[in-house]
Amino acid sequence: MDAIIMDGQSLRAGSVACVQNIAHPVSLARQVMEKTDHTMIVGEGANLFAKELGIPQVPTDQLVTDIARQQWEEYNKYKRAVNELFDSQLGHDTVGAVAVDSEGNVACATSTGGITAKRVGRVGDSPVIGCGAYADNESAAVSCTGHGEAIMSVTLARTVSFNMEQGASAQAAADKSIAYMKNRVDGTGGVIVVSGEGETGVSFNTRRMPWAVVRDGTVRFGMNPGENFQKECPKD
Ligand SMILES: NC(=O)C[C@H](N)C(=O)O
Repeated sequence: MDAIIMDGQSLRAGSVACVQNIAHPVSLARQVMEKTDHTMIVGEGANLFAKELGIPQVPTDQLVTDIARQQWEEYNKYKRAVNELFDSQLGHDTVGAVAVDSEGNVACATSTGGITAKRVGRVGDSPVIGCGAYADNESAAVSCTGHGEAIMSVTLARTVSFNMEQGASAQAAADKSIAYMKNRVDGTGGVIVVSGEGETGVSFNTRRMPWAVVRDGTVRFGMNPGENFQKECPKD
């Protein structure tokens, strides 16, 4: 599993990659950011760091869902998984979040199990700063999902924030960056964005991407292209 967290005020980030049997890799990534002098710790080193912090190991069967196991048995070739899974109705397992506070501080986090049938040791975009996530108070916080190799080729999260530095709105920057990835490397994926002013953007060229924006007690959400539902957040 791979995860990253980034603080847009200090530009500090923490990430872990190829970490095994940890329930919440993004919490371990946060510890990398807050408790070490490093940005990224991988593999055995990440597990050793977790042990040092007293974070318990979770047995593999508690982390692998039946659906994930079925997909793994069916999509035994990585290329097939990339070509078909992102274009299917099935969910993929990356989770991303972006946030802004009342003072305009932005932050982001991304966590993933990667892509079905990846090689042992393969690291995708998610834990790589500027690829699977980026946060800078001077532009925006961005979290990405999709084909990691394509996302890394175009440093997708940083491309969104760069487009905002050039004056694009959060939505325009998100759309432009996804289109750029499609045109340059035929990549599929999606991004969520929030600026320091609280402007949001959501864009994807996969068949679906579940997303939600919570603001002032209201949640907007969607999953299929063009969807934008709205309802009040539950009070408790
Ligand atoms: N579903 C995903 O977003 C996968 C992730 N971007 C990776 O390539 O590892």
